[in-house]
Amino acid sequence: MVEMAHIVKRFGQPPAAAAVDGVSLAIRERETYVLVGESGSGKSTLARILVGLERPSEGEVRWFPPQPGSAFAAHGHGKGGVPSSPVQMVFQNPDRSLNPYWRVQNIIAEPLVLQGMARREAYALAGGLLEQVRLPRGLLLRRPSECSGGQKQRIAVARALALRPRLLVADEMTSALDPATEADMMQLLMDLQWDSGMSILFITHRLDAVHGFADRMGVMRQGRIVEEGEAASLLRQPSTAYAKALLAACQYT
Ligand SMILES: Nc1ncnc2c1ncn2[C@@H]1O[C@H](COP(=O)(O)OP(=O)(O)OP(=O)(O)O)[C@@H](O)[C@H]1O
Repeated sequence: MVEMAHIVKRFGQPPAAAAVDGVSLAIRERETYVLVGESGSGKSTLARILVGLERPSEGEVRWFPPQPGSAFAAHGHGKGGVPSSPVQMVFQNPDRSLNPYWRVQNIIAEPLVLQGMARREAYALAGGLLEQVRLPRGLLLRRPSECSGGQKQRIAVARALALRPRLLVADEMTSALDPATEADMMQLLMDLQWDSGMSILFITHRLDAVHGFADRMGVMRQGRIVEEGEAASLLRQPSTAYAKALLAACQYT
């Protein structure tokens, strides 16, 4: 569905080390791809290139079928005239990604309004989106500070779902949650994927949370994918010392 071909990203002039150093990665329809690697290995930079927030120094992102304009541009109006976008991202820290002055209703409706939908119509859809992420409509009039960390991340997911993306990119979105809330969130993502057929790119520095969740995995180190494969076998039998060490670190924390 989307393919990243030979992506390089340098933030300084050469010989500065590349944050992403020649990565090729494809994400298929309906699959959950987990990208794992230590802090600074280039995961977020790669994700930002995929969603169009950052331009690669080299290489390209190809969508099948091709998307007109940038990845973030709406690419059409689907059933019922609801605007859509091929890819949406959920970030680690909802306190930075959700406007603290807005009510949940405005936050969820905003992407629809930005794509030209009437505010009243967008608000009417916000309640249904909250229910999709298993939150009560009663939260619509609250502000983020009146919600728990897990609820805020669900609100961020509801906002991302508003444009019915084909791909949801989740960058460390469960890393600040306690283990039980994290497990609930991952179950929710699996349910949403089942219902909508979207693909998920899930980025994490921890391997322990991804058992039973990932279809395929890539292990990133110093800007490169050093190992990639079907998740179950990679977790059972990692072939690089680096992946083994990541796995071992998780088993003792
Ligand atoms: N805007 C930027 N300007 C300069 N350097 C950057 C910028 N963004 C990222 N980098 C550098 O690129 C490298 C990769 O960073 P990136 O955030 O992609 O890693 P990561 O694997 O996502 O780490 P983390 O898990 O800590 O978020 C790091 O060395 C980082 O300092």
